[in-house]
Amino acid sequence: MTTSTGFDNNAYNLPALRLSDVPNPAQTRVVVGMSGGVDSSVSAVLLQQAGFQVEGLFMKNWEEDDGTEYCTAMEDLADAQAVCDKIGINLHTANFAMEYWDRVFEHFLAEYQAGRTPNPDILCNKEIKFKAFLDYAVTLGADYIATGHYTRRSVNYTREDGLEVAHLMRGLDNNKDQSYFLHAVGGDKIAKTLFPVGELEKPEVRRIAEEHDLITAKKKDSTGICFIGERRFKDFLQQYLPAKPGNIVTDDGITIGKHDGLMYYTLGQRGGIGIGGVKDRPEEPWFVLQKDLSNNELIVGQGHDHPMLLSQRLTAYKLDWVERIAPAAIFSEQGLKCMAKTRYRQPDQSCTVFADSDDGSRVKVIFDEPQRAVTPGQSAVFYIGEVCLGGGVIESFE
Ligand SMILES: Nc1ncnc2c1ncn2[C@@H]1O[C@H](COP(=O)(O)OP(=O)(O)OP(=O)(O)O)[C@@H](O)[C@H]1O
Repeated sequence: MTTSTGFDNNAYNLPALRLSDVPNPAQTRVVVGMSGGVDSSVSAVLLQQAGFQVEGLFMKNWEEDDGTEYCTAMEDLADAQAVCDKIGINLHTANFAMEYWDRVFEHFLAEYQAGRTPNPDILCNKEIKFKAFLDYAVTLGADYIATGHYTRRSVNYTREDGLEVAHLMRGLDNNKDQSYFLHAVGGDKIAKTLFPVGELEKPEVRRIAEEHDLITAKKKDSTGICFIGERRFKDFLQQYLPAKPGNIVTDDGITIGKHDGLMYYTLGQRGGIGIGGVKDRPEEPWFVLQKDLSNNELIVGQGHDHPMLLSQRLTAYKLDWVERIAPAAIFSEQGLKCMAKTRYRQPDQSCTVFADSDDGSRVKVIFDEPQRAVTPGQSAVFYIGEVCLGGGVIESFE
């Protein structure tokens, strides 16, 4: 990572790339990630309508252990195949289960074990969808890949060192914007990707699917962890990590119950703490305030905005800047004034970012307003206007 960027604020105003801006669609091969969901189905239709040579690729990245209730992959593949048959495109399949395990899942477990709350979908996008998938698509002759993410990208531009990159931009549908999950994907990869539904609102996407009589038109949006899906989280995690029960202790040091393992709890969490009424305490909800790893204690308190849950500064590490170069302003005395989200769906928060390492791979962030439940392991993601600059993993807060 170098810091000698000539990048200035004007560069954040590059226009979004539309499908109609791509030259020679008839000579351009696009491989779409077909998940068996409505967004990728409509992406394929839009690419086809724009005149591209379109092919689909379904990935299977998780091997079912029991092949029973959670096994939706076969159903998703069948839906992806049905959509491809309907619109007349070829569907390839690939299995990246080994890559997913090595590059995403092991890290996910290690983070839980260290008391943090990781976001595997971010790593999955970086390591699988925009690496393993992209590399494979290139072997199929792809000029671009496409996904059904609700994000946009700018036109390409050339960095000082000659690398062709594009900005990652928020999806037009504010409710669905997925740029938070894609912030760790490099701009060189974004430059090779098309996001056909990024310019649309979700109801419009469903309307297009219905108009084309696609089997996925009414399919419900996927939830749960990428590729692993929706499971009873506690049972799932227990298969891989030993649970270590311990005490639940109040913020003033009184033991009031037992927890079944710190990894099952998230800072700021209200439900599921398993504490009923506590003697001499008001009948108010309890919230997780801290995980004390060294004593294996879960520290709880009352009040949604308990002072232990509020912080105005954080440190983030493993920064991934979309441009692959840290913005010069983070090295200046004034820092970089921008917007941030410390979790998906959080409204933008105004902040200033300062480099905390020579290469900008670690930063300190100072928010204008105190933030609730900043959670180590989750990501802080930075924006200027429509452009997502990148982000890093939250290490600590104060
Ligand atoms: N198993 C898969 N095989 C190929 N591509 C996939 C797969 N899962 C996800 N993708 C790609 O990543 C995009 C975003 O995936 P995500 O899991 O967020 O689904 P989504 O937003 O519900 O989209 P969709 O409605 O297409 O499932 C998908 O639209 C698709 O292009």
